[in-house]
Amino acid sequence: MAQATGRGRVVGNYLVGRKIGSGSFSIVWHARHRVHGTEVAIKEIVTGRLNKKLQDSLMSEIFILKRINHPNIIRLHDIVEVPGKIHLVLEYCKGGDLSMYITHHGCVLEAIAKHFMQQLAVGLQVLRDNNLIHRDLKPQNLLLSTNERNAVLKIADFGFARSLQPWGLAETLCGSPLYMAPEIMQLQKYDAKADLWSVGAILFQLVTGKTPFNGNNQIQLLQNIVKSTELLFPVENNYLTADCKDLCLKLLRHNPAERVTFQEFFNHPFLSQGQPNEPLRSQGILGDGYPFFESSPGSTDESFQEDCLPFFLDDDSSGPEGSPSFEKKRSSMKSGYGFSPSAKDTGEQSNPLNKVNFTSKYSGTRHKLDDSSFRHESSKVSGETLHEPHKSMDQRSTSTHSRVGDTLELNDQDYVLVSGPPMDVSFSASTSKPNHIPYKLESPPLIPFTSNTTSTAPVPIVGATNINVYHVGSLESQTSGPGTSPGSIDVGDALEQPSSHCIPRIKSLQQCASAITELVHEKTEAGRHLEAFSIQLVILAIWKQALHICHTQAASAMEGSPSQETSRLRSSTSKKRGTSDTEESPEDISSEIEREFLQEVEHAEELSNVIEPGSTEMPDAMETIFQAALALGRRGGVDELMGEMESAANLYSNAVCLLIFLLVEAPSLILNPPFSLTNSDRYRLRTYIDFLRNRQGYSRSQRMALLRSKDQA
Ligand SMILES: Nc1ncnc2c1ncn2[C@@H]1O[C@H](COP(=O)(O)OP(=O)(O)OP(=O)(O)O)[C@@H](O)[C@H]1O
Repeated sequence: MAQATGRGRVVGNYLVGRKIGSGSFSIVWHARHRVHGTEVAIKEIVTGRLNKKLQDSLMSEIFILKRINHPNIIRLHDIVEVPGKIHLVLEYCKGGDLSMYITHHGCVLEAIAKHFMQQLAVGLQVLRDNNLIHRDLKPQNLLLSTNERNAVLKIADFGFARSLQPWGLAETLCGSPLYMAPEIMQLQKYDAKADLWSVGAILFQLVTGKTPFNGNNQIQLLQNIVKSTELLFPVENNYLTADCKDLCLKLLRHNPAERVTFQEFFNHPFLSQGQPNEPLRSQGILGDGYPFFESSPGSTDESFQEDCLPFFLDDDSSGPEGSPSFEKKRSSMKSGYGFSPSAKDTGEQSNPLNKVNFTSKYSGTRHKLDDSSFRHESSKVSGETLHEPHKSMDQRSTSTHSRVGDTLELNDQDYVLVSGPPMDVSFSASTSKPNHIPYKLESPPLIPFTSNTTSTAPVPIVGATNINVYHVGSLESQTSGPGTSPGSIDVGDALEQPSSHCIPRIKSLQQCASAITELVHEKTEAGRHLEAFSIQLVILAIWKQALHICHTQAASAMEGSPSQETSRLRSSTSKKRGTSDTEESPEDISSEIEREFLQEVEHAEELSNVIEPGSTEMPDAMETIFQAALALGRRGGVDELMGEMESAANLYSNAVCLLIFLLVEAPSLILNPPFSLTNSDRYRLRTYIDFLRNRQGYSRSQRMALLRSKDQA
């Protein structure tokens, strides 16, 4: 029990002394055992903002660490909890952290770098054996037992450090994560190999005194990484050995698939002691010789293989998208809306100690679509919810309870992105076109979706050639109808898929976000905070998607072969700068989206604070959005009947916007559980959209006619 004493604070059995350092969520104190005088470091973490379940998760992970007793892993002696705080009683490292060492020494001799790298490799091996992935390796997280050159290096701050930083993305976006793997920066899916990039950056800095890539912010840094075709060592470091350079090069490969594997890293000649090609393990550096308190049963050589990683790897690479295995795997993923699971979370699958369930599922709530205004004359599709009776939607209904804070908390965890099929589409909410449904409603058209088509994965943005372009030409003609703004592509042109072009796609996402934001406000005002929150998470997923597009665009723009769109953007930006319709540069757009995203994160946080923690079932946001669209349509119908044509047209337009979101954008967002639509769902959505747009067009034309007759009178 921590308590304040007259002369100094006491935490558990420790007398707290001076402050050693501080992190984003912690203060680290020097302390001594009251009886033995043993020095320790006490890391004080304010947990007030963490909900109970997250705290449990933190504790469970801490307990894993507590069981690891290894010289290259910071020892966790004890945990002292007081209300609102957790104190981690850690082994004290009087050498401080590696960043201090580097600051003090500048670049170090290769022999010293090798010494640190060997220890880091051993520590990483221990983590792997215990199903842990670090994800935040940086010199500040590598502590040294002493100030001497032969100091023992200890890895500190494991996965729980990430779970303590639910808003770390904000920091990431604002700061410059010098040691972060590019796949993480690009919000792509990543695996344990991301740690190896960080190792490469640390090694490079040790031997050269500089980080391999720099930038004032994440985007700049990423651009610098992506545009670099070869790793450049400062000329003054020409003396570096081939082995050292080779290891840096292999660790700092942009493409994780080309990056050295753990096994190769462990076996690299630079790490070998004396006998070049002898693996570390056989030298007794790995595994043997150190008293592991607890070692996972899988810590055999096989477990070193990349394809046997205990972490969540390229989940969907194991089978074609849309294949049963793919669907199964995707639906077993755990995370919050819009956020793919973290390595930590997915590690739960193989990590028996990590029992905390972060699952957030859609609820199984069913609503009846009972408004006749949605029954198309010949349609037989009304009278159902968006879900009914489709299994793909039903899969989202589970009895698992989730708590909002958990869902929200997960938003800064790993990002799983795979390529999918883009298509040109954007929509103009003001567009109205005559209705015609050329296919027979009684028999929904068999849509030739490729397996990709139903993917929940974000789509590649520009220049993707592996696209199975699919046009739903039958739904609406390719011609623009009255009210279509110039340059906008009507929804009917390519109804099913999000645009493959950066700017239209972002605009489309912005429109969706703004329509859904209104819904959040409505729900909030109605006191339906949980619903508002669940929808807010969808908004976060939308912005996250937009961010990903910007980052991908920025990266592709730096790859030496700017896409047509980038060139178009650039030329149009330079030509039009100063004019009212100047297109923003990708960088401007990017910053704007980052701002929006952060604002929405804050809003989500505010909402989560209003919600009482408890085992409340998370409402199904997609169902809520669907029902809201239907309600808008119904209100439009009432207004139309009442002769309120302008209002009717607006309501129809808003309803269309939400339905298009469900049809076009939602399936490509990173949502968990994944959101997918069956062909029948799509057919039904298209029918409603078509119907609503027909009514919208009609209302508009009536309104125009009324205005004209007033003018004439
Ligand atoms: N066991 C320890 N012994 C000695 N110094 C420590 C110990 N743990 C942490 N420190 C010092 O305290 C500093 C802050 O540590 P902490 O883990 O709280 O934050 P961080 O990892 O540096 O930052 P963040 O958590 O924001 O990533 C460290 O950089 C290190 O210098």
